[in-house]
Amino acid sequence: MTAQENLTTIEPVNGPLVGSISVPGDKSISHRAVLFAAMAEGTSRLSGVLDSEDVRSSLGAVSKLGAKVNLEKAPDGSLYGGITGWGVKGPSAPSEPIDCGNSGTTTRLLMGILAPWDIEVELTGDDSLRRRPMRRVSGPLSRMGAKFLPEDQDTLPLTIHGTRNLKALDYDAPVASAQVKTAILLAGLSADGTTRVTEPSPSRNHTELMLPEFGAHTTAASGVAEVVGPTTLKASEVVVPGDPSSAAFIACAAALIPGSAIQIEGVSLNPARIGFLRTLEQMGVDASRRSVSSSGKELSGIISVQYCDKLHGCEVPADKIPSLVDEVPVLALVAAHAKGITVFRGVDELRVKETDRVAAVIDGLAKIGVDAWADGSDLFIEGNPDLVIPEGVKFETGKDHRLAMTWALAGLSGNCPVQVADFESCAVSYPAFLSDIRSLVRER
Ligand SMILES: O=C(O)C1=C[C@@H](OP(=O)(O)O)[C@@H](O)[C@H](O)C1
Ligand SMILES: C=C(OP(=O)(O)O)C(=O)O
Repeated sequence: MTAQENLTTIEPVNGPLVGSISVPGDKSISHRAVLFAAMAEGTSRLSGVLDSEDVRSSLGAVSKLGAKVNLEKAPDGSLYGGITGWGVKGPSAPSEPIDCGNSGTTTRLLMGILAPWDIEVELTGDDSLRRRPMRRVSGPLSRMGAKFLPEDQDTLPLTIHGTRNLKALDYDAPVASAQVKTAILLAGLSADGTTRVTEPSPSRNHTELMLPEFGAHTTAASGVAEVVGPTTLKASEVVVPGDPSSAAFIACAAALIPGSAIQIEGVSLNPARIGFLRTLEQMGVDASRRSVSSSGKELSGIISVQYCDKLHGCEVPADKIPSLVDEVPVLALVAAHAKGITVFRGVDELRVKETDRVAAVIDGLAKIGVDAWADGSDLFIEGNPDLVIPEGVKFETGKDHRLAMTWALAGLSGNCPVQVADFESCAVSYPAFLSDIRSLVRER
């Protein structure tokens, strides 16, 4: 660590987590609500939209492309209001590059959104985003007729030259990625005929659930999604439920902090997103869920989790990873406290997130004396139910929000303070993470 590094000290909580909480709006659904509203003809009404840096990247991008954004802050911290889309007239060419910040979702979905329009748009992002692979999206979109410059470059900055003559595509995706799938389907809305994406295992399906609400013809079965074009989206209404990926941090905190019993209300219970609950159950945690409502086709409800004093290791098969892909780091921390070995199979995709999250988990756990290792595509963690965190631990995060929250939780649930570098990056997805956890503490 150098002197200029930005370290936050995180103290252990001094009591169990007790009571109910709502987590902020789902990031994936918020991005889609903003982007689909921007593409649509008319004014869409949105509520419960996550106010975080990543969603602000999508809002900034659609404003630059000509959508009219009129969102306000609600008392609960979410955003609500109207977005008037560009509809049939299409996006306008921005005078400067669009900065997608830290957000892979903004970038990849925009590539599909811009592919059918005869304009040039340069997309760029922060240091982390400029290292992430984009050919997985530019490749299939090029087959549909769009051009990306520099040709064959995998990373941002990239300039997209769209075309009004996009061809429909039947695409066999090599990886399960909702961002790749969505980019192709969004481009396919403007192509003549059926565009189909087949995935090796099903990724999150928010796009397939939301597009029909905006008037698109979509069909979806497990691992296959189709749209029929050409079509123009029509304005709609979206109520964004709470984010299960944020809820996972609260749930894991409750599982680790003695005496805890919490409920998380109004959270998305989309089965493609709550794999972490199954994994916690497999580790011995008393975790349950109850559906109470739906917004469009998205289910939401209440998650309940209790402290577990007999955590044990488990095996997560590769085909379940998409349902908990962003939760692996925090589940790895729970596994570090469990008896025996936990294995996450097929986690290669984690290596191309905001950081290489496989390497980051192995390095971070080593700092607290826990053995973790990768073997091929699998991640192993040898847990220790009597884990004692050594004094003076400093966790690196590479400004990755999921790591910032994971290592903060190591301190919150541990025996002594820890330091977390660039903790503020939690604002990418969950700005109120620390205050939400602290609001649940029942002081001894
Ligand atoms: O489509 C989405 O909203 C997302 C899909 C996932 O990425 P991949 O599509 O790369 O798996 C996930 O990791 C990301 O946080 C959000
Ligand atoms: C990987 C993530 O997001 P994105 O790909 O949108 O940057 C995440 O939120 O953990």
